[in-house]
Amino acid sequence: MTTPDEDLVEGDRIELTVGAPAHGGHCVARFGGPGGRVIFVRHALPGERVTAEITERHRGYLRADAVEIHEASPDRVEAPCRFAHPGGCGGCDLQHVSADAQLRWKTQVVREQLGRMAGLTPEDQDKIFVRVEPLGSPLGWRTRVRYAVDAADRPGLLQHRSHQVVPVDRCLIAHPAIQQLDLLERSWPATNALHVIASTSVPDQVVVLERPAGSSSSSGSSGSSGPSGSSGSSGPSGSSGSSGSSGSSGSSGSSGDDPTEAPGGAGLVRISGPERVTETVGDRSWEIAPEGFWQVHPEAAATLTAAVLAMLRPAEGETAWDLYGGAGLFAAAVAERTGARTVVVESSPLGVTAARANLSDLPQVEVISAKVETALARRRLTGPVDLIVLDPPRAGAGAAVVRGIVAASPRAVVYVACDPAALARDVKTFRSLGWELTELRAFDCFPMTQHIESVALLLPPA
Ligand SMILES: C[S@@+](CC[C@H](N)C(=O)[O-])C[C@H]1O[C@@H](n2cnc3c(N)ncnc32)[C@H](O)[C@@H]1O
Repeated sequence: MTTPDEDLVEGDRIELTVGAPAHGGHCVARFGGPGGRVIFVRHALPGERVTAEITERHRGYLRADAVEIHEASPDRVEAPCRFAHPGGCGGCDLQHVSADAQLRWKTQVVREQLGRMAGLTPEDQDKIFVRVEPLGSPLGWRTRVRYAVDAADRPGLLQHRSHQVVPVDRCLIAHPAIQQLDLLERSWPATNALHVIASTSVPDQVVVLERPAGSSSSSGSSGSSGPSGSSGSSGPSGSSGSSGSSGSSGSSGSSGDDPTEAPGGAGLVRISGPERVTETVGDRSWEIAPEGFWQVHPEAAATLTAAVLAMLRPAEGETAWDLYGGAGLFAAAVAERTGARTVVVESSPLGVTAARANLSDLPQVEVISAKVETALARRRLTGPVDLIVLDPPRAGAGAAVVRGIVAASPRAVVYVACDPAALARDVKTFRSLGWELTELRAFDCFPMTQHIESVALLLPPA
C-alpha cells in the first residue's frame, strides 16, 4: 500500500503528535495517524505536538529529531547541557526530561520490554516491579568518558548515531574530577581518542589513557564506542522486528558513548594518573586496571551488590557461580557470606587478573578464564550449584547459556542486566523452561541517558 510517508527523505520536516517512550531513548509516533509508518522521535516527550525532522529512513520505520515543540509536555525542562540538542552531542538522550519523568520513562520502557518480549502481563508485573529507582544526582556521575578527537585535533563526544565529533568543553554528567581536567583546552594532534577514568570511591584519582593516531583499534576516533563496537549499526535490533507500537532499538547504535561499556584496553597508552584505580565497596577494596570493567556510577557497585544479596539470600555453605564476573564484585560478597566454593567466569584477561588478585584472600573463590558459553558447553563449569548471579554485557546471555544455568539446578538465579530488552529475551527463555521472574528492581545508574540497570530474581518451578 502506498502511504504518503514513502516520499519522506532525510531532512524533511513533518508535524506530528508524539506517543509513548520506546527502548532506545526516543518516543514512538505514527505518521499519517494510527496504522501509519512508525517514527522514532528523539528530543521529544509523550503527548507533545512537535515538528520532527527525518534523520534516517529504514525499511518499516523512520528516525527523526523533534526540532520545534508546539505543545510541550509538563515534564519538559530546559536541558542543563548546552550540547544536548538535535545535531548536538549524542551522549545523553533525556536532558530535556525532568528527573522524575526520566524515572517514569524508564519504568515504562522496562515494563514494555517485559510485556512484549517476555510475555508478562501488566498484572504479573505489578506483583514484582514498582519503578526505576534513582541513584543520586542526575549530573556529575559518569566516571568513564571516551573522547574522540576530530580532524582539528580537538577532543569531543560523538553525535547520535554518527562519527561526527562535537567538541564538548565540559560534559555535565561526567564526574567532577573529570570535568576539572584541562584536556579539552589543548590540541591532540597525534591522538585518535582519550579515555578518562575516575575512581568511584577515591576523590581526584583520575587516569587518562590515550589512543595514539595510527594504532589499530576498533574504538578510535571513528567513534565506534557502541555496545559491540559496531558503530553505525542501524535497525531495530533487540526488537522482534514487529512494527508494533514500540519495536525500537535494543542497541544504542553508534551514539556518542555508551556508559554501560568499559573502555577497550588494546592500544591505549597511560599518559597520567596511577597504574591502578582503587574501587571500594563496603569493607573491600579492588585495585583495577583503568581500562578494565568497573560499574560507572559511583553508587552502582554498592547498590547492585546490595540488591543481588537481598534477592539471592546466600546462606552458609551454599555454592555459587558469578558469571560474567568482571573483577569479582558479586563473587566477593557472596563468598564472604557462604564461605563455600564460588566460581567466577570471566572472559577478559584484565577482569580475570583483577578477580584473582583482589579476591586472593578468599580461597573458596576460583576464577575461570573463559567465555561463559564455552565454559558451560565444554563442561569446565558443571552443576549442581546452589546460587547463580549473572551480569552479561548488553547482548544478554542468550538461550544456550540460560539452558546451561537451568541444567545446573540452582536454588536461585539473580540476573543483573544493563539492557532490559536482552533481559526480557532471556527471561522468556527461563519462562519457557518453567522458571519464573519473581522480583525485579531497576536502577537509574545512567541518568540523562536511555540506559537502565535491572536486577531480576528467577526461581525454578516449585
Ligand atoms: C557488565 S560487566 C559485569 C562485571 C561485574 N559483574 C561487575 O559488576 O563489576 C560484564 C563482564 O562480562 C565480561 N564478558 C563479556 N562477555 C563475556 C563472555 N562471553 N563470557 C564471560 N565473560 C564475558 C566482560 O569482560 C565484563 O567483565
